[in-house]
Amino acid sequence: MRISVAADSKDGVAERVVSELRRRGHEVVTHGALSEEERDDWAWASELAARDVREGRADQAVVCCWTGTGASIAANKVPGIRAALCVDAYTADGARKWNDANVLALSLRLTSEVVLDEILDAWLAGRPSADSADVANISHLDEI
Ligand SMILES: O=C(CO)[C@H](O)[C@H](O)COP(=O)(O)O
Repeated sequence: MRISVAADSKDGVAERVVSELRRRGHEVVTHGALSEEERDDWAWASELAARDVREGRADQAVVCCWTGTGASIAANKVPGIRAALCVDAYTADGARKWNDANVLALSLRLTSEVVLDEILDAWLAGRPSADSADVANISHLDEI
């Protein structure tokens, strides 16, 4: 997959997201502090990664900031984006299964390297549920 990664600081966890995704064979594009773009604040960096997904330059994105909240809020402002702030593998699995999330938001403060690897395992293996209630919920997001 092609995955866009954004962060507002060149934190070790953010750098590990990039290296882990590449190690797993994904093509990675970077934004914000990870690419030394002029504007690396969370709202700008996260928007660029979300737009990569929206406009077909990436299949998915990972957006990071200290709490993860700002990065997820910014990504969710882009139409068609379903960004989920995930703190563990269970949440990441549910985000893919029940929410068909296309953007993973991470807290650089909370996410240890071990938990990050578990989150990425769950996120990358996850598939959207075909259950009619789940499909209806996702469809309704576009109607809201
Ligand atoms: O978590 C965040 C936003 O939700 C930011 O990472 C946090 O506000 C720190 O930003 P800055 O380093 O620019 O002060």
